[in-house]
Formats: sequence, structure tokens, C-alpha cells
Amino acid sequence: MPAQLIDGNALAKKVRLEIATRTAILTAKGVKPGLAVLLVGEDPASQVYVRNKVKACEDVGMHSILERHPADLSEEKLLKRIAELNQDASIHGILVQLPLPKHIDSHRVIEAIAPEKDVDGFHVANAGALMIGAPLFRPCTPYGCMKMLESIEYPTKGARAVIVGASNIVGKPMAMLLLQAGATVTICNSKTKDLAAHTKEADILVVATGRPKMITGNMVKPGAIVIDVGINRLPDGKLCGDVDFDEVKYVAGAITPVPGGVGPMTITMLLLNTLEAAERIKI
Ligand SMILES: Nc1nc(=O)c2c([nH]1)NC[C@@H]1CN(c3ccc(C(=O)N[C@@H](CCC(=O)O)C(=O)O)cc3)C=[N+]21
Repeated sequence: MPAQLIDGNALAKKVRLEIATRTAILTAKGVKPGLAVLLVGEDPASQVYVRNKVKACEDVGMHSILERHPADLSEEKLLKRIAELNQDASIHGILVQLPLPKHIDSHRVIEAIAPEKDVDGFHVANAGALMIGAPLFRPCTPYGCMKMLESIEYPTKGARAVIVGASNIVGKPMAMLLLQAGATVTICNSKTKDLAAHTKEADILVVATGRPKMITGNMVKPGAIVIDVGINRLPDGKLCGDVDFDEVKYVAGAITPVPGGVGPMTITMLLLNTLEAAERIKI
């Protein structure tokens, strides 16, 4: 395979070792980093993700609590629980698994999390801080993508970066991080005309659309770095990304796989954000 494979599992393992060391040091000083994960409803994929997050905490020596609430939990009760966790000194990070059931206003819920415990980085205060170049928490998925670029020592300054997908949780914060790293950034969305004309210009191509295998080999500049944020389950049960890996691997200079790419790094950056939240506590 000509393209270099950016192995998310291997990089995650390396970063988690550093996190485990810092966690042990902080714990010895009397602050054990703690993450609360709140899940509302029984979505099977979400069940798997939240279990993975809590297990990842245990593996690096952090405290974690996983709360499963029934799908019909009222918004009021959820807000009340968040208010309690905001006051809980053993909890430094609060993650409410998205998506939430339709009767709950997820914007209101995210805004109820204390910004200094918002380890997802989704609160408007944190989105704003990121936008002015003074982030408190970088959203985990874009942060993980930046770590992957760093791992191959890719020179982002002056590079042309194209992001496909303009969501608040991936595309927009990704653009801010790349901009801050000196890249020239284009954000494409579902209305973009002649998408391939944009993607073919990219030195760094980040794809987060939720459309399986939509980026084909002829849409990629030879030698480009391709980061695939998509995690799609195919009818046969297999996972695939938003990039047609089997084609693009012959065009790209480096590429992330799915699974084993951005996903494990997302969880790792959640751990790092939780650790940093705990390290900010004055002792
Ligand atoms: N408040 C909130 N924060 C999130 O960060 C958040 C969320 N809600 N809702 C759902 C999405 C999804 N997400 C994933 C993270 C890691 C993998 C991951 O590690 N995936 C493995 C494969 C796992 C499998 O086999 O299913 C991989 O790509 O190798 C997947 C998905 C975080 N999310």
C-alpha cells in the first residue's frame, strides 16, 4: 500500500501511557481525575461507546461513573442531575452522550454543564474560547485529528486544508484548530458545488459527513494526508469510513483507517481533557 497508515490505536496507546503517568502523579497529590458519562435511552451503538469511554478511564487510573437513564427521562431531571455533577468535587469532566431523545433540547443540556467541566468542548463558552484562539477544551475528535497530523510531523503552516462537513462537533472546530496551526482552510458542506474541485486542492483532507465511502480516489490530490472521521455501519455489520479507503490508499500520502483511526483518538483526547480539567483544580 503506497500511503502511510496513521494507526490511531497505536498512537492512542502512546498518548494514554502519558495520561496514565500524569494521572498517577495528580492522584498522589490528592486529586483523582473523574469523568461522569450520562446516557439517556437504549441506543445500542451509544451503549458500546459509553462503555468504551468508561473502560478507557479505568485503564489510565481515572475515576469514572456511567449513568444510564431511561429514554423517557425528563429534561428537567437531566438538568438537575447536571447541576449536581457541576457541584461534585470528585467529577472533573461531564459528558452527555449525544444524540439525546427528541423531547430533550440538547442545546439547553450542553449549556447547563459548567464550562470548566465540559470535556467535550461543546458549550458555547468553550466554542467561543476556541474561536478566539484561547481554548479551554478542544473538542475531542478534532483534537485527536491534530494529534494524528503531529504524529507524522506534517507541516501544517501554509498547507491547504479542506474539511468536508461543517458540524459544530467536528467540522467547525477542526477548521479553527487547523487555522490556528497555520493552514489555509476551506470548509465544504452538503451544498458545495463541485466538491471534487475543492478536495483535489487539499494537502490535508478531513472528512466528517456520515456518508459512507463518499470520497473516492479521483477526488484526492496525490500525496495528500487524508483523515477519515466517519464511522458508518454497513448492512453486513462491518464499519467503514466516509473515505473509500481501498481506492484512496493508492493516491494519498498518508491515511487513517476505520476502525482503528480517529475513533480511538477521540476517546484518548476525552481522557486528556478530563485530566487537564483535574490538573486545573487548585490544591
Ligand atoms: N457527547 C458526546 N461526545 C462524543 O465524543 C460522542 C458522542 N457524544 N456521541 C457519539 C459519538 C461517537 N463517538 C465515538 C468515539 C469513539 C469511537 C471508536 O473508538 N470507534 C472504534 C470502533 C468501535 C466499534 O467497533 O464500534 C474505532 O473507530 O476504531 C467511535 C465513536 C463519540 N461520540
